[in-house]
Amino acid sequence: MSPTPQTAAPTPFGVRLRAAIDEHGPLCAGIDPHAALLEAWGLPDTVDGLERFALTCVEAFGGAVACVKPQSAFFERFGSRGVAVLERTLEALREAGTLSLLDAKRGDIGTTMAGYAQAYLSDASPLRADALTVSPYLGYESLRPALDLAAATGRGVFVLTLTSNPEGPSVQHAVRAGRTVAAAVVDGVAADNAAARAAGELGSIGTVVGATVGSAVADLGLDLAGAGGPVLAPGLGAQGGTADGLRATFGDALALVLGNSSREVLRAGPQASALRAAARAAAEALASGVETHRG
Ligand SMILES: O=c1ccn([C@@H]2O[C@H](COP(=O)(O)O)[C@@H](O)[C@H]2O)c(=O)[nH]1
Repeated sequence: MSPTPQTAAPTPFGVRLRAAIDEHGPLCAGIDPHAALLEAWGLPDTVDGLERFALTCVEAFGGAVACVKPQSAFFERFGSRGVAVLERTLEALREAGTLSLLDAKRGDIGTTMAGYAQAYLSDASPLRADALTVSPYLGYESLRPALDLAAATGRGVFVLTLTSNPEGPSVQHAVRAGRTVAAAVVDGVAADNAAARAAGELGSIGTVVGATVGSAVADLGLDLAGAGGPVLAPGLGAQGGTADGLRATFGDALALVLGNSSREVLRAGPQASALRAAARAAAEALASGVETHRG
């Protein structure tokens, strides 16, 4: 009897992201097809306009940045045809060999979370991405189905920790049993990345900490470096965060930061070449900040 063929374990998301950042710099470019941006690009606010916008972004960012983050909300607003465009966008990113991070901020009771995990993190799903944003506010352990499936399929999960919006602190800075909610999230992420850390690899479970949070990381004593995963930092540009400000906000975790810029880069459209140049400039600004920090 011939032996059962062994399938090779997938390369973990954290390892793939580390290689992409080393090659392209620490930028995650957003695909956020706001109605106002479609108009500024001379596109109709329709499914056709959405598709032209999203595929122009893939043409511009594919092979040029470490990671691309489509914002699910702007596809969902067109109903099932918008979701079909999201599927094609994710497929086009796969074909371009560029990592996708789907920003859908899913979170629910564990059994429903298993459904979300199947939708975005299984090899068979048309909506699969390399990584997914999730919300831990039903309790970190409610995310377990997504954390487990991501580990099994070589995908990643980014857990909201300190969000970039001004309303976030009312929940995330709250204290229970002597720990802030945000610190408890970081504890969960650190535990899930422990094996990757021990192997000297970037973990596949990331945190989301806004580029706008000022001194909150230090004030709350968050050990983001110790959590061992990438730190997605949205809020650059349009929300007021700057590449220079990241050093003060993230301190010794700066080397783990993956900056996200959506509107600021997208305003350079509609020419793919101009979009790509804007994304490259943003990536280089972020990379030089990390280099300066290392000395
Ligand atoms: O705390 C968070 C988490 C996610 N986001 C998302 O990132 C982009 C930011 O877009 P900009 O145009 O660069 O402001 C957007 O998709 C948000 O939903 C965030 O901003 N803050």
